[in-house]
Amino acid sequence: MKELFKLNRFFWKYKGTVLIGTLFLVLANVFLVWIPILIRQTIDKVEELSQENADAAVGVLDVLLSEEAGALLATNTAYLLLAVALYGILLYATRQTLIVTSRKIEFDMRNEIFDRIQQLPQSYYSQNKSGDIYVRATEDVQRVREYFGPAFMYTIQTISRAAIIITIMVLVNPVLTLWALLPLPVLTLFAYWVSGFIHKRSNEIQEQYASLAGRANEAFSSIRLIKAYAREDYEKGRFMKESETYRRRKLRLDVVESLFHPMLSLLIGLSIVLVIWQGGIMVTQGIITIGNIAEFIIHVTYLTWPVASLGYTINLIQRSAASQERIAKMMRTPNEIQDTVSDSPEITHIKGDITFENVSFVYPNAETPAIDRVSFSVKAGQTVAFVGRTGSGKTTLVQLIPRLFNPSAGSIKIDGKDITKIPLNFLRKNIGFVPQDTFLFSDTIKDNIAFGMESFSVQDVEKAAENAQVLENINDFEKGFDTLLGERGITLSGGQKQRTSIARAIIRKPPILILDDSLSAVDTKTEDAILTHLKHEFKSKTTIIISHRISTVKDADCIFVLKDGSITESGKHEELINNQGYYASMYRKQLLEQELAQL
Ligand SMILES: Nc1ncnc2c1ncn2[C@@H]1O[C@H](COP(=O)(O)OP(=O)(O)OP(=O)(O)O)[C@@H](O)[C@H]1O
Repeated sequence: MKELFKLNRFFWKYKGTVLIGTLFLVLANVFLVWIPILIRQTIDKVEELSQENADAAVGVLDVLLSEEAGALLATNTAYLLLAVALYGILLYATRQTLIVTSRKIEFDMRNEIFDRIQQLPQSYYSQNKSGDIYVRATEDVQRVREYFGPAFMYTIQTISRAAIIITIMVLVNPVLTLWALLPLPVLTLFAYWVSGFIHKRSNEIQEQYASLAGRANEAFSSIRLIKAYAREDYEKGRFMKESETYRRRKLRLDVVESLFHPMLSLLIGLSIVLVIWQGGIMVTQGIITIGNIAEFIIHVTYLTWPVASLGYTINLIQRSAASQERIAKMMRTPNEIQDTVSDSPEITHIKGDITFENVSFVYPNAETPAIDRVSFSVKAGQTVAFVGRTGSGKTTLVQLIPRLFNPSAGSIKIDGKDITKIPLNFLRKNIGFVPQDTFLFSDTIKDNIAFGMESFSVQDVEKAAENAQVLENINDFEKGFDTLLGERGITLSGGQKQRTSIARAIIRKPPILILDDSLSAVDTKTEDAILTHLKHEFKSKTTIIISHRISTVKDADCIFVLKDGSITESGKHEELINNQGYYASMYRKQLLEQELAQL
């Protein structure tokens, strides 16, 4: 609850609208309560007139048609219409203020959360499922909104309506009020139980729905495989099983949901019976009028929803609090990757010298280090390469340069300055990183290539595509650079994807370029063209290449072999071949493969 109440600052932000909305709601209830009062007055007046005329042996119809009664009916009908209309208008105004405000708060919160989630360290993403993070920014925010919207509105509704109605009832007769209200606490408890049950079951149903949708999604995206293996019936069986669980859970919820309204009617019916029974006795004793009974019956029905919503609202607030607690927990994640205050003059330029000094790195929850006391240095303008078995630590090592993680020990320097002292944004802007798993957005090719650019020209995009050897492919598409990629567009081949993401990195002309196995799906001729271009255009810049192919790394100024996070060999291509180590055996194997392929 503490975390939820901290959010009350949002109420403060919109205090004017919240105050007006609250006023509208209270006024709406004043006009609503006017209705039974008018009805009581009418009934009592008609009753009084019929008593007066009873001696004159005039029938009820004659009384109703009499001038005085006619005038009263006309006035009260006009008042009734006015009360109903004002109630409706004010209720509309309430929703337009309170609910609209809650949507605005949701908008503010969602943007704030999205921004904070983006700032979370990479380690948080590797330790938490992306689905969970997604739920925090969507469903949890939605639930927290309910605290500002429905929960707040229903609380004001319950308090204002109950206060006005119960005061009027007590003024008429406190004993009858007690009788009328007797079943209502049961109603609150019942509503609390039902809404809690519905919430719990709805969560299960939602989870099951996600599982069902996931199964369908997987089946349709692997439809080629299913058809090729003739596994349609098997998939159908798996889908039916999920579908059946969903149906069963939904039906169980329906049983309780359909109990709610009959139970509501039963308890209200009970209140009405009590009012008629006890009120009837009081009428015969001359304590109250028949009009009072009619008025009480309407008051009791007016109390139904606020009283039931009390239970519902308590549940809503508990849910909002649980969601906010989850969001706050995520937000509290310490972010060790931040700018530190530097006392040296601000850096305006990065040349590209990189030095690793005894750098080690252990992943959170891992026992052995992924990088173990690594030291090396690269001069600006050099190209270095890292090779090694899968899992030897190559990706981890290069991820330390743009500070996706901080080293657990040792230090990394760029141009002689510890990278923790370089403003994070500036550091990352000066590094072109092509990750192993290329990711392209569902956007145009042009926007994908220019992703890291604040401003760019068409020529910049074309030049980058040309240098990444993907221009020809793009020009072959009907819409060229405006071709849409992803779900709504076309799918590029693995090699085209890799080259597009290389174009994305080189368009920024960064002083440091990192290619993490980014040429694996490119044929050796194209690879050669890309590397030749890099050699010319990136002459004064630093390039780090990770690869499993000798052809990619053979011309590097220095090749490092990584094994279990440590550098075991280093040197130029020829030196390493003479070394007779891992690199030499890798070379021989690939040479053999090449020869076999040529045969
Ligand atoms: N997020 C993570 N959490 C824990 N351990 C990890 C994580 N990412 C990688 N590792 C582990 O760290 C080690 C080094 O992984 P890394 O991805 O750097 O290897 P790699 O040499 O790049 O492999 P590949 O050539 O297959 O890309 C591996 O043992 C891997 O299982």
